[in-house]
Order: sequence, then C-alpha cells, then structure tokens
Amino acid sequence: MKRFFGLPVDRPPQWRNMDTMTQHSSSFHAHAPSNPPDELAFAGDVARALRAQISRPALVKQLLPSFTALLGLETATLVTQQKGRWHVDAWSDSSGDTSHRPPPSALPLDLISDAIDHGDSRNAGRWWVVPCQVDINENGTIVASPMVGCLVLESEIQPQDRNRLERISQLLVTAITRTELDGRHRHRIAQLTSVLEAAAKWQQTQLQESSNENTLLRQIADTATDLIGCERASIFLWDKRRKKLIGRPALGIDDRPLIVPDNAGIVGEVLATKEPQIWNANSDDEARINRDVDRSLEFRTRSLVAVPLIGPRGETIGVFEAINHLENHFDNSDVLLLSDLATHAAVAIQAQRAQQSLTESRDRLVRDAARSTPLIGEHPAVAAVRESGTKVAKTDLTVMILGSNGTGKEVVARHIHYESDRKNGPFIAVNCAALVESLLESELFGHERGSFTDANATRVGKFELANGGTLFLDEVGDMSPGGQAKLLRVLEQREVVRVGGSVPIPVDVRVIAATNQPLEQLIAQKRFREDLFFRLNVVSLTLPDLAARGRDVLLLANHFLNHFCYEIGRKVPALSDSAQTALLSHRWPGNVRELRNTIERVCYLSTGDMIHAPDLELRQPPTSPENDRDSNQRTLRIDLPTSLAESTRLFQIDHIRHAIHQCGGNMTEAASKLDLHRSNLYRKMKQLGMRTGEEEEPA
Ligand SMILES: Nc1ncnc2c1ncn2[C@@H]1O[C@H](COP(=O)(O)OP(=O)(O)OP(=O)(O)O)[C@@H](O)[C@H]1O
Repeated sequence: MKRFFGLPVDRPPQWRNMDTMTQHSSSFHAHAPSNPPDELAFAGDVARALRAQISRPALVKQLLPSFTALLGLETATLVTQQKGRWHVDAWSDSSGDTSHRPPPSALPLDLISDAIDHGDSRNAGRWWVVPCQVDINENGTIVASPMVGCLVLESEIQPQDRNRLERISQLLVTAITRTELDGRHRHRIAQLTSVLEAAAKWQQTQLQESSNENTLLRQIADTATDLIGCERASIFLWDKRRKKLIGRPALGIDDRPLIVPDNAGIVGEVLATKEPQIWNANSDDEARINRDVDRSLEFRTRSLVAVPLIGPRGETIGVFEAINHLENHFDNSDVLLLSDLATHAAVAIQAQRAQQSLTESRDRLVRDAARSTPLIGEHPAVAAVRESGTKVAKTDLTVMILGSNGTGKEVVARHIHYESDRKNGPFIAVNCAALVESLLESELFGHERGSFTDANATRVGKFELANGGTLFLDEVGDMSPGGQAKLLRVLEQREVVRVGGSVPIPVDVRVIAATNQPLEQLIAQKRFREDLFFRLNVVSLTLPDLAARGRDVLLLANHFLNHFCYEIGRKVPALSDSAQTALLSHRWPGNVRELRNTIERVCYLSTGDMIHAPDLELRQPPTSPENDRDSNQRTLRIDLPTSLAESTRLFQIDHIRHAIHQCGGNMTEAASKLDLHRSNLYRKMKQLGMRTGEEEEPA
C-alpha cells in the first residue's frame, strides 16, 4: 500500500508499472486553465478539508473544481448508486463550473459498471473511471450500507500523463471515502449514544416499583419511533404456550394489545428465522403483509422493518417492529439501529419481568409473615392496642410496649411493622436482657475489627441490619447505662458509630421498645435514664395479663390448636366444656406463651376428637406473691435487709395487684374493695411505680 500525505491508498496492480512515468507527468496540461493549481497546493487543500471534518458533499464541492483544473480535465463527475440507480452527486468542468450536471445517461455507464465490478480504474477513449467505494466492514467498523460510486473523468489523456492522473485521482478518492467513513462513524457514534441514553432511561423505569411492563414497552416504542423516524413502533412479545405474538403498545386506537398467530406475517417470519426483515411497498412482495390487521386498525403499512428480540441468555422473547419510515424506505441502517435498540430492550424487558416476579415473591413473603403472627384477641384492651398500633404504624414515632412476660409484646411490635410502610424492610428483634453489657453494644451498634479481644472481623450491628425497617428492643429496662447513652444518641442523631469505630453510619430505623419492668421505678432508682424513657415512650401501649382477658383465652387456645394441628397434620380436636372451664379459670402466670406451650403439648400428646380438662395438665404453680393471687391466705416474703418504707411499698403493690386480679381487672370494683375512690387508686398506683393502663379495665 502506498501513502499519500499519510492517507492509505490501494494501488490497482495494472497501474503499478506506470510509476516510472511520473517524472514526465509535469508536462501534462492538455486543457489546463491559464493558471492551474499545482499538485502540492491541491494536496494541501485536501488535507485542510479533511482536518475541517466537513461532510462528503461539501468536500467534493470544494475540491472537484481545483481537481479538474489541476489535471486539465474537460469534466469530472462523482456518481453514486442510490437504490439501484446511478445518481450524479457532483460535477465540474474545466472552468470550475459545477452547475450543469449531466444526466447519468450521458456518462459511460458500461465502463462505470466494469470499474465497480472489478474494483479498479478503467479507461475507454476519453473516459476514465476511478472506483470510489466504502465497504460494509471497512476499517473493522460496521457500516450499515456500502457506498458504491466512481469518479468519472473526461479528457484526452496522453499515455505519459496517466500516472499523474491516477495519483491525483486516488488522492481525491481517498479524501472522499475517508470523509464518507468519518461521517458515518460520527453518525454511528451519535446513534449509539442515543441508544445508550435510552437504555439508561429504560433501566431507571424498570427499577421504579410503580412502573409496570406497559410503561416500559411504551417508552421503548417511543424511543424507536423518535430515533428511527417512523410513524409507529411495536413490541411483539411471544406467548410460546399459546403460539401467539402479543403486540404492545398496540398499533390500535386504545390500549388493547394486538394478538396475532406467531407464524403470521413478517413478524412471524422474524420469530421463526431470528433474522431481521425489511419490507417496502412497491419493491417488495405485497403478499407478505397482513392487510387484515391494517384494516382492523384503520392503518396502512407502507414500509416495515422488524428484528428479533433476543434475551440475555439467547432466548427469543419476541419481535421489535417499526412501521412507515417518515422520509424514505427502510434500509440496512434502520435494521442496525433497531437491532441495537432491541438488544437493550430485551435486557430491560427481562430485567423488568425478573424485578416484577421478585416484588411479587417479596409481597407474598411479607403477607405470609404478617399472617403468621396475628394479634389475636377481642378483649377491649387488646382491641385498643391493635387499633392504636395500626394508627401509630403510619407514623415513624417511637413506641413503648408494656406488659408482663409472654403477653405478646413482640406480636404487637410485628403488627405495627407489618401495618407500616416499612413492611418490606427488615424486622429485627433484640432481647436486651439476654446479653451482657459489652456484647449488647456490639450487637446493637456493630464493631470494627480488632476493637476488642474477640473482634476478629468487622460486625454489622442490628441497627444497621434494621435499616429501612423496624428494630424491636425487648426488655429495654435491662440495658446497661453505657448502652442506654448510646441508644439515646442513635435515636437523636439517626446514625450509629460501631464499637471501636469513629465513622457515623446513617440509619433509617423505627424503634419499638418493650419492657415488663416499671420503668418509672427504675428511673427513680437511677437505673434507667429519664431522657431515654421520654425518647422511647412517645407512644405507649399496654398489654393486659392473659388472665384479665376473659374469653380471649379460648380464642387464643383455638387459634393455637388450629396452628399446631395444621403443622403436624392432624384433625383439629374440640375443647370440651371441662377444658374450656379449666382454661378460663387458670391464672396463666406465663400469659399467652404459657397457653401456647400448653396447647402445643396437647396437640402432640392427646388423641381423639375432644380435649378434656385433664389433657391440659394445668397445675397451679406453687404459692408466691406473684402467682398466688386467688388465695386469701397469701404470704408475701420480703427479703431482709429491706427498710420498713420499702417493705410497706412492696406490700401495697402486692395488695393492690391482688385486689385488681380478684375483681377480674375491673378498676372501679378493685378501688371500692380497697375502700378508695377510683382516681385515688390510680394516683396511688402511680406513686408506687405501678402501671395504670386502662387495659386492666374489662368491658
Ligand atoms: N395476641 C396474641 N395473638 C397471637 N399470639 C400471641 C398473642 N400474644 C402472644 N402470642 C404468642 O405468645 C408467645 C409470646 O409472645 P411474645 O413473645 O410476643 O410475648 P412478649 O410479651 O414479647 O414476651 P417477653 O416479655 O417474654 O419477651 C408467642 O409465641 C406469640 O406468638
């Protein structure tokens, strides 16, 4: 390959022997105007035009007159093939006139075809034809359609001048093809940039939870319509099982999909062959178009291009179709662009489907999780907790749940979580009583590697794990002073610092705390921070003991019966009258947890369709101030050394509890039994650090 001014030029073999003639060529001025440009100046013009990155027509217009003058030609013409016909792109005569373009028929068409077919220059009489072409894969770049053209030169050329003519013609041809290629590259880069921008937008759409497949498909079709410049674009998704292609957005007037058999028309051809298809009216077979669809949609297809939609794993998911080019017929460049769009569209569609199915699975799991821990109970106090929980769930307020062990505080916390907008986030429960001080901090806030002896690796704390969801801090009253201080800081600043770390990590967590301890009393004893109490106690919900919930015991018993029998696959037995009476009269010191365990045991151990009282094996626990509330000969043992004032306080607490219990939680009755006014009873209870929730009031 020879180079002219840095530009590669392929020399046709039959001209190589003309090199020796170059030295004589400067005498060639057959028809040159009076002051012709010299070869070097022309080469300079070519280099400048190339640097300016002008379009091919502009470059030819600029250089053709001086080229004609330099070689002393009569005329020089650039012809190209367009839709199978010859077209005169540019023309110049020896005087530099470019306006009198001849018709293609005035040119030596046979010689032109000969030069194109052989890919090298041809000469016949006064005509010289130099091919000027851009191939499909020139320079390793995909070019949609080739440029087929020739420089046609008209001149009485002397043999000794042929070499010069060839050399200068090749310089112009190289400049023309280079400019054409550069233009195509720029156009292609712009196209690919647009495709990538569109793909990024589709990705955003597909990630939005609110978007559905229709939104995405419409967006993809709109992009194709804009970029290709056509009237409509449709995506046909393949329903393999039903052997149908479902076109969306439909060509139709409203939002209905267009359903066609998967072997019909051009889209059917594309699906079967996985090959793109172009159809243009007048030049292509009319029978390939399904005019029935046109008629039903009151539309006329004049031109169409369709490409397969291939998913990321090579599976065909449908066909992408563009209809009616706005300016022209569709050609290979439209196939190329639509194929680029189809590649990204197929990925976006598949990703959207995967996202959709993940969202559905997640929603199903969340629903199942919410159903697995229902807050059972019709007692007004339980109903009130449920109602307040639902209300407070819509806010991000911190909630404190009070109640004895096993009354269902975690169930209430879960109820709030699943009723809230955080339900798709995690629900993390931590039992603060179960961990020693040092471990609790690392459990809640995480720790950095090496922050203490056993910290072999960095650990993410529960606060971070609960990000976007709910953190349930059970037995918060048992938290260490250090832990309390840290917890307060996290609640105030909404960020955690891992143990041994210094970087604050933002967290978006709703905190629900619970305790069975009288926190006011702990505050008085300086065992619980008052400021933390106020932070946690923004809303407080109190669960009554199970024994105070009346017939809820039976509701819960039946709920657990159904649950465990379903788990072990046995028929659900009924509770006999004796069993019901036993359940209702038991004191349930372990509350709902105890009831649950009792029913679980019965489900596994009893046989038959009926559960009787003895099956329940309910034994009253040994006498203690906590559980011997029915006995009138109760003993309250207070360990020594205890001050008289403290002993009196503990006695009063026990006595009031006993009275409330005996009255089934009815505070008015309990107050009268204690010879107090109801409001005085409440005041006394507060004084003693007792809980005074209305929940102890039965219906
Ligand atoms: N109202 C309820 N409806 C259904 N199940 C309940 C209800 N209350 C409690 N339970 C069940 O009783 C058991 C104990 O409940 P939970 O752990 O919520 O109590 P808790 O008050 O948090 O206990 P602790 O104070 O010991 O942490 C759980 O198995 C729970 O599913």
